[in-house]
Amino acid sequence: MNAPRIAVIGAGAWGIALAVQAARAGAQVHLWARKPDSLSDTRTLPRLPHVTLPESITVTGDMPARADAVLLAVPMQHLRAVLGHVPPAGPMIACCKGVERDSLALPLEVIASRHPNLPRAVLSGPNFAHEVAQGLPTAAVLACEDPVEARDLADHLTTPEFRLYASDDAIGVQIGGAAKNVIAIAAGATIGAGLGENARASLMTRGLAELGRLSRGLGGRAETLSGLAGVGDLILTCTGPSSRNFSLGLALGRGEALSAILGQRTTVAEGVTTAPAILALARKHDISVPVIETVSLLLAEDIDLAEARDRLLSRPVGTE
Ligand SMILES: NC(=O)c1ccc[n+]([C@@H]2O[C@H](COP(=O)([O-])OP(=O)(O)OC[C@H]3O[C@@H](n4cnc5c(N)ncnc54)[C@H](O)[C@@H]3O)[C@@H](O)[C@H]2O)c1
Ligand SMILES: O=P(O)(O)OC[C@H](O)CO
Repeated sequence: MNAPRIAVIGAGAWGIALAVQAARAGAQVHLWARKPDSLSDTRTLPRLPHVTLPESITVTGDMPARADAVLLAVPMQHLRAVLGHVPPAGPMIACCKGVERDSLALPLEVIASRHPNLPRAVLSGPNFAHEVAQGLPTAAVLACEDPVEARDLADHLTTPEFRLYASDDAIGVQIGGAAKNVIAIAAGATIGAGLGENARASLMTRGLAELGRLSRGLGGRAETLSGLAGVGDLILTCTGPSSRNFSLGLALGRGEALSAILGQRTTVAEGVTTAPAILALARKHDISVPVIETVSLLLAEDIDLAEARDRLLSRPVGTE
C-alpha cells in the first residue's frame, strides 16, 4: 500500500511537530512554509531543539495539489488569508485554536466558507508542540460530524505515542481549544500577582464551567469539555510553564504591560485575540462568561489587576 500523503500548512512549532508526527506514522509529508528557505536548509526550528525533519518531509513554498488530509496549523487570525491560497487538495483538519476576531467564526466555519464541499475536522487537546515533536506520549481528539471520517483521518496520524480519540462534537472541541487559552491567561495572572494556588484552581474550575456553557450555547455538548479538548488542555495550559498563554498572563500579573510582553515575542499567544472575540460570541448568544470577560477587559487595559481581582471576587454568591 502507498504511504498516505499528508499536507501540513504552516511551519511554526505546531506545524513542524505535526509534520514530524505524520512522518513517524508512515506518511509522505508536504510541509508548506511561508519562508521555506531556511527551514529546508537547516531542517530544524530553533524553538524545537533536538528535532530534525526526517527525509519523508518535503519543505516547500508551494501548496499541495492532492493529499489524504490537509492539516491547517497557522495562527487563527491568519487562517482565512492562508486558506485563500490552499486548493481543495483533500479533507481539511483545523489544528489552530481560537475565534476569528472580525467574523467571530470558529476554525471550521472559516474552512467551510472557503471549501464548503470538503470533509472538515478539528484536532485539539493537551499538546505542547515540543513534546509531540520529541515523540513523548500524547493524546488528542479529532472531531468531525461523521465519526467514520474522524477515525479514517485519525489513522493517518496515530502511533502508540500519539493517541487520537474520535469525537462527533466539533463545536465543543473548538470551544475547548479557543477558550482554554483565555482561562490560561487568567491563571497566569493569578500566579504572577501572587494570589495563590487556591485562586488558580478556582479560576480553572469556574473557567471550565464557562467552556461548558459556551459549548452548549453554540450547539455543542457540555460533556465534551470534560475530555481532552476541555479539562485536559485547561490543566496543561493553566499549569505548564511553557504555555505561551500562561506565561503571558504571568507577566501581566507581575505588572508588565501587554505591549511590552508582545514586543518581546515572535510566537503566538492565541488567547490575546480570542478573548474579545469569544466574549462577543458569548454576548451574542447571551452566555455568562465572567472570567473570559474579566480577561478581555484586562487585556484591553479597561481595568487593572486589582479591579480584575475585585470584579471576580465581588460577584454574588451563586450555586455550582
Ligand atoms: N505550539 C504549540 O504547542 C501548539 C499546540 C497545539 C496547537 N497550537 C496552535 O497552532 C496554531 C499555530 O501555532 P504555532 O505554535 O505553530 O505558531 P508559532 O508561534 O510557532 O509560529 C507562528 C506561525 O505563524 C506564522 N505566521 C506569522 N505571520 C503569518 C501570516 N501573516 N500569515 C500566515 N502565517 C503567519 C509563522 O510563519 C509561524 O508559522 C495556533 O492556533 C496554536 O494555538 C499550537
Ligand atoms: O503554548 P500555548 O499556550 O499556545 O499552548 C499550546 C497548546 O495549545 C497546548 O495544548
